[in-house]
Amino acid sequence: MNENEQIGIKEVLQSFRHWRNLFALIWRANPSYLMRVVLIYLLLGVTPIVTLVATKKLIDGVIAGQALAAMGWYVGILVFKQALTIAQSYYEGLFQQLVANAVQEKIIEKTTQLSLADIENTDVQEQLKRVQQEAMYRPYQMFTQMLNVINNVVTFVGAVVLLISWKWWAVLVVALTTGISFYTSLRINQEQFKIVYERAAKQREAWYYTHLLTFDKTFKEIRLFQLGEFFLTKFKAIYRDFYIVDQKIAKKRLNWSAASETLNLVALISVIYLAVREAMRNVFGVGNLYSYVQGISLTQTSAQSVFSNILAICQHNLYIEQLFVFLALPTVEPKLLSGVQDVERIETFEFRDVSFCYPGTEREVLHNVSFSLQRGQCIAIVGRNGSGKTTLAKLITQLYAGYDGEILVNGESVRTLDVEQLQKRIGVVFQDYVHYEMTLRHNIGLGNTETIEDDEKIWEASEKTGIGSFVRNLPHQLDTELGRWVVKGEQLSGGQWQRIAIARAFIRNADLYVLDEPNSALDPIAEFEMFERIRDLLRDRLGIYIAHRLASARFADRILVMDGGQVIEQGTHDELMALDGQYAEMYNVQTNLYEVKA
Ligand SMILES: Nc1ncnc2c1ncn2[C@@H]1O[C@H](COP(=O)(O)OP(=O)(O)OP(=O)(O)O)[C@@H](O)[C@H]1O
Repeated sequence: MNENEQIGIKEVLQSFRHWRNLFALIWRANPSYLMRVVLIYLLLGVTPIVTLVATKKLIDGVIAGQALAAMGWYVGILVFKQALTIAQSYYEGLFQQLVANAVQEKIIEKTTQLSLADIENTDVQEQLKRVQQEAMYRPYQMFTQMLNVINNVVTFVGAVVLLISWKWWAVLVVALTTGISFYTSLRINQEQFKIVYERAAKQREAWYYTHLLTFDKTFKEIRLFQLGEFFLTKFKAIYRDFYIVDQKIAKKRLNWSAASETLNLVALISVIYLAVREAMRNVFGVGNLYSYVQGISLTQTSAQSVFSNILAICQHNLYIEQLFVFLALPTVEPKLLSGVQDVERIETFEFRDVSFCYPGTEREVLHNVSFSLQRGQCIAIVGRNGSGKTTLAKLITQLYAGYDGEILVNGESVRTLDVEQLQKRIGVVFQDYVHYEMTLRHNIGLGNTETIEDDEKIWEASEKTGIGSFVRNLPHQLDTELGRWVVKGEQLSGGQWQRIAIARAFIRNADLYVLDEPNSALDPIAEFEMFERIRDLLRDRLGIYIAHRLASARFADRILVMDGGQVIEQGTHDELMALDGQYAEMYNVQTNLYEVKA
């Protein structure tokens, strides 16, 4: 919805445009429950009119002295209605849960199919946040609102049929006044939709303050800098502003609904007065008087209900729209985007004049980058902050497409290769590696799910990466739960998590390894040991190692120095020192720094 968009009849009708998608989603949750719920709603739609007729018969029966037979009908209908209500609460409770689960699954499934570019896109993040917040209940509510419309139309038609034999224009008067109140509600809702929509950014801001104030990772700094009050004040200000606007709208709604309800009431009382007068003149009996009075009120309440449910559907539509727009985002099917050629084993890897801009941006963060390596070789990439090292790692691991130039594996362009197969041959430790709040077995085993239950392999990976004795000392060894989310989870230090991430990369048994500062959290002894082991592990493989501490780049066969997205120097440590360029400058600064510190 944009700023000038109006919520009119057209938009009301458009609210139904997602009916098919919504129905398909709900149908898949459980077709049998769906049909039961629809049937119950339809039957509940008929019950008011059937009850009305039975009550009329009861009154007529009492007057005619044959109350018992009429009573039988009346009781039968009461029992039927009660049984329907019980069945409704049973099936709706379960079905609602199934639909919420199905929607959640769809959202998660969709998220896993998005590209990294989408996930890093703030618009997509915004959409995701909105659908996650609303997804649990909106689709089912919209569905029941639709059923309520049908249910009330059934009641309305029944009441109209009953009344038409008496006075057709009475029906018209009641329906017309209800229509007027619907229109006024529509105008107010139009304003409210706009407010809700424009609130998204402020709501996100409020959500962020909540996150800062309640998240364990931010707690230390917030407490120490005494920022709690500061953020809380900002949070409160947002909701205070929301409340002021809400209050204005609520007052407006109150005034308009008081006026339209008065109109409705006048129409209702006038028609009822007419019926009472005719009954007093013996135009019809008490039974008929009852059915007409009830019929008029049913016509009005069911028409009101139809309208209010349509309004609610419009409101839900705002969110449902977001859900289906999100679900319709282009899916990254690596197999469809990439080639089909299998990659059995990586022997050589090459970047040839690769340039890259992040999606939605114009600035080249990599410019004509070229390098190559073959099995048994390891290159180190160094450079200042923001020079493009991590971007390079993301391109090497095929997390982005859309670059210029060529990336070649065994001399073949990766565009012709099956990307999923290729990624299986790559092991990676990112700077922001994941702490899986699960058992240690999983934390290592997730590197290769095929052997996740194979303890021997997991022990082997632990030993090879030097964390064997650490694992043996844990209370439940491989079964030790790690992290804060799990009950009695073992708390680890940053360095311990990092060593586990390295073990996870190496259990993969890949050909090409990309290690983005795998030593950032390690103490000097652990770092030294880890390098010995990494060197060993990479002996017959291809290694790309991103380093900030230049001393650790020395073990590489070749060092690439990046600056402003370009490779500005290339060579061994000795060659680069002899060149006396940026590498030599950075190396000297770092060495001097440590010497001064020492
Ligand atoms: N997702 C992104 N979208 C747009 N621009 C990005 C994104 N990620 C990084 N950049 C930009 O790309 C440039 C290179 O960033 P990159 O993270 O590759 O640098 P780096 O050399 O790894 O830095 P550091 O040493 O600080 O880790 C930076 O200017 C950064 O602003």
